[in-house]
Amino acid sequence: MFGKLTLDAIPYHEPIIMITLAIVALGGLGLFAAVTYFKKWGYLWSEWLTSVDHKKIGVMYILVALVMLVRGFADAIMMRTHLAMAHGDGQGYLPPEHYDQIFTAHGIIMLIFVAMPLVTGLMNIVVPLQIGARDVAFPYLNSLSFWLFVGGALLINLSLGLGEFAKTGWVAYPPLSGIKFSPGVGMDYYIWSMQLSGLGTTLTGVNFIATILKMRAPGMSLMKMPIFTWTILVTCVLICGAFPPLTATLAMLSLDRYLDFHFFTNELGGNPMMYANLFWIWGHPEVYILILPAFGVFSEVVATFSRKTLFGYASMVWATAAIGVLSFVVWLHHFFTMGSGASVNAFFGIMTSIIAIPTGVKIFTWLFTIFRGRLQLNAMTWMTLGFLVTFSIGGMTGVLMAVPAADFVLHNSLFLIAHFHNVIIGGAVFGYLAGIIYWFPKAFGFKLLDRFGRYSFWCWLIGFYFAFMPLYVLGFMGMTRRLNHFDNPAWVPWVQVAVVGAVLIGIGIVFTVVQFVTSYIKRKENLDVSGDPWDGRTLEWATSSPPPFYNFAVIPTADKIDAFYEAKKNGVELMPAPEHYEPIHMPKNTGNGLVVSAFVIAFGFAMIWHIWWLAIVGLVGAVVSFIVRSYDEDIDYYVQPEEIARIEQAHHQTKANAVVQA
Ligand code: HEM
Ligand SMILES: [Cu+2]
Repeated sequence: MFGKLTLDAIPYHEPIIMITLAIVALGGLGLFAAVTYFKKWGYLWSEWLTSVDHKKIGVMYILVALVMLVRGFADAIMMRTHLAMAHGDGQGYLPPEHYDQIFTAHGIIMLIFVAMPLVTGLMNIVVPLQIGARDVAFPYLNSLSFWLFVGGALLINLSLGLGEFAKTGWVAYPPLSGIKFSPGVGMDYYIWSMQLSGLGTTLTGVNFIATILKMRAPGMSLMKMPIFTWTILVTCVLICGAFPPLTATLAMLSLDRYLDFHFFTNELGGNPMMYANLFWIWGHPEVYILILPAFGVFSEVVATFSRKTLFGYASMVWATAAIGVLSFVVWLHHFFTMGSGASVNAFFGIMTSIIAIPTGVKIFTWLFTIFRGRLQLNAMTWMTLGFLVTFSIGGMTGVLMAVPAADFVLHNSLFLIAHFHNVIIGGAVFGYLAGIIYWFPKAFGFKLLDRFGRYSFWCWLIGFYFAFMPLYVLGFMGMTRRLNHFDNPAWVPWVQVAVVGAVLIGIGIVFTVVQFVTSYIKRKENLDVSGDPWDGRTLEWATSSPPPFYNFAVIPTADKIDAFYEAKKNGVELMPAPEHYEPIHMPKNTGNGLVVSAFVIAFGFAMIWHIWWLAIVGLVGAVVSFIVRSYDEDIDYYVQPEEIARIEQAHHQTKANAVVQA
């Protein structure tokens, strides 16, 4: 009846997990009680859970990402503290089979359930506003993408209290990830949580390509698009190129595991090398999917706070596109040591090094924008400066490992771990944090307190150097990755310093939470009534904060780069209020995406535990509800001119009042 699922699947004997579960259960119960007490279920359902509004979907993505960041960080601090004790006679506190699950979960959670939703969250909030559109091209699909992503997150969290997670590392190479060496459900949790969220991501990619290509404001040709939108366009092209291979690879791995196929095992002509190739055909573009949007954020922040048009707009666009193309021809640098031969290694080593050129173009573009500008220092620009220095170091250690001969020494050592945290924290994470602070007033109508943002930045920055510079040293000293115990006393001090760094980063995360809470409490002092708190340059600042659900009462024209800024400077009204507003065509909210996803989650869960009847119910349910939706004619409506006039009138009134008070 329940397949492999029995009560033994709950890890009673693991005190750490049971305490965590108790805390999560209490927290969940408290939340449930609070929503019920304040009678907010109806509001939550109709305004958020069933919303197809890109701004709300974006906010929900970021909320889930921040919760998962706490989980991913908890895993990291456990690994760091355990290893600081587990040397020589010390055994630490994590048994090996648990430690292996932790580094795998940490990797997947940070990449797929923290960094990815921060990217999709930011693009959801910003892109339609930045191109002067009223929503994305396919709002229902957008809601479905979000709920599929939530499904993946749900499954990976479930693995904590029900069964186990994969012990293979985040790359899950066969034959280790095959049924012979990973017979438990951990690997199946890995597969299905990745499949669900990956499907959501692919749909998001399609959605945003269509949105950006088809829904731009009049006058906004491709070469007049804001840079953030450009980076998202290239990111989405990478998503559409990279995620289908991941889906296919995991499907093949599933066939190997469930039906005894041999794609990736040597028997019957299979080949594990094929997995490595396919995995990294997704995996390398994936790291650019994470970093390009952060580059986009820095470009907006630098231009806005230097009060200048971005230096070399066209070269920034071409550099972004070049990085996008190159990201598909370097995948083999992840397995130089697997024996592809000298000439193949040489090709991929050279291609990898070439990426440094467009990236260098970008670095200089930002520097020249700051040069002779009047850079205003705040949390966002500090993050940009921290990024410029830190990311450059990380980029250089990457080029170092792109030399195959050097990689033979450094491969799978802590040097590699230091390198990718160097670019991911000093690049992607700083970018997301800056982006959240930058667009927060647009989403919520009040600014975040800058002070706590700066505190958080300094903790992340200094914490990063303490946590990961020792890992470069340890890598040179020969310490390999994924060790849960070691005997070399010379490594001990460096491992201990790394704990200090991790704690500092933890304090940085606490400051972000403090920043949200205190800014909310003091929101009356930081209201953004103008809709344009930073003297912005692009269209998202032309509407009110938070924007009305239809974004723009009148579609703006944008026939220049920084059209909004130019209009302000020349005293031109970008969106003059007409005598009569036209009715606005909007999509209706729907719970269908959530329902489809609920069936898909049931399907994934059933596949993990071999509950075949439930798998059939889940699959049929998902397909049927999707078809039902496609026959639904009642999916849109028109906002009437009187309502638009009322909303716009109220906005102009608050704006005018604010001017009078000032
Ligand atoms: C918040 C601070 C962070 C700390 C202290 C931290 C620490 C660690 C540690 C100790 C490991 C295991 C190293 C080993 O193999 O011995 C690790 C692995 C890893 N981390 Fe982090 N990390 C942090 C943030 C991140 C972020 C933000 C990402 C990505 C967005 C990330 C992605 C990964 C990945 C992919 C692995 C490899 C997992 C594997 O070996 O399969 N980490 N991290
Ligand atoms: Cu790569």
